[in-house]
Amino acid sequence: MIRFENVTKTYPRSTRPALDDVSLEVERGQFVFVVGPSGSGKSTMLRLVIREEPTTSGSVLVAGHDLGLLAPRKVPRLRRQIGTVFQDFRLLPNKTVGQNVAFALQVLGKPNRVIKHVVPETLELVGLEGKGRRMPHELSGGEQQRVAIARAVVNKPAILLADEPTGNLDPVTSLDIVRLLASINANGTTVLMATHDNVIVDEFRRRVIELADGKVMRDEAQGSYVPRPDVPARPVPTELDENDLWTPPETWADDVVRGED
Ligand SMILES: Nc1ncnc2c1ncn2[C@@H]1O[C@H](COP(=O)(O)OP(=O)(O)OP(=O)(O)O)[C@@H](O)[C@H]1O
Repeated sequence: MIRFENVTKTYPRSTRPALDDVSLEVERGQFVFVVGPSGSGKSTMLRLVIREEPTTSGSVLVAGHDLGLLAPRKVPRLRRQIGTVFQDFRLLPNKTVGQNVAFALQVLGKPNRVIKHVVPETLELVGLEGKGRRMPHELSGGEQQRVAIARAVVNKPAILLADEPTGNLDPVTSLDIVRLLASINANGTTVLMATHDNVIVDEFRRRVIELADGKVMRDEAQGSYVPRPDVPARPVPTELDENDLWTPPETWADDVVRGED
């Protein structure tokens, strides 16, 4: 689903690369924690997947398509298949919860009759049924993050990128939010989550990719936040067992290439 081939990213006016010769593959349906110290390249990795930034060298492939070769007019179609969630929620403060989620569909030109059904369904999925008319400031931090997640998944993306989604939340709310992400993942969406939250990573025991100075230091299935010699982690299998794969919500590889023009 996502493949990095010898990817180096050096930002303009920067002397050292933010990502340095990174090669890895994330299979469809996986849930991956990306960990590492501040400045190790976690957000950069997510930005490259959505082609917010170009690579300096190497290739990022999403569903088999090299993002470096994707025509600019096809980038919006790529992004439609990728939901994003951030630490600071990024809700529209002057719109209700329902309007925030609906907006994500309106910009895609979805008809109102579809929006009317899908928005309440999605709010229910994230545990916010009945709260569609509230304003964001009338919600707790955890509820605001649920709105952001609803907005990110309302179009049933194949991939969900979460950059420190629990960074502003207390430990209990953080666990709830990651449980929600895990349930979205169980329905077929591939999830990449950058995090500093050791409790969460140790609780969920999913694949862990650890970065340091832009390099992959560790890549383990069912890993922990820091290497734990007392708990042997399985190395990431090169070929996944069929049981590890979920059915994707939709196939979209051809869509990305063809576009709707
Ligand atoms: N737009 C930019 N221009 C120049 N340098 C940047 C830019 N964005 C990030 N960097 C640099 O790239 C490196 C990696 O940054 P990145 O934000 O990917 O790290 P991170 O692991 O996500 O950090 P944090 O945990 O603090 O969010 C850092 O040295 C950072 O200063």
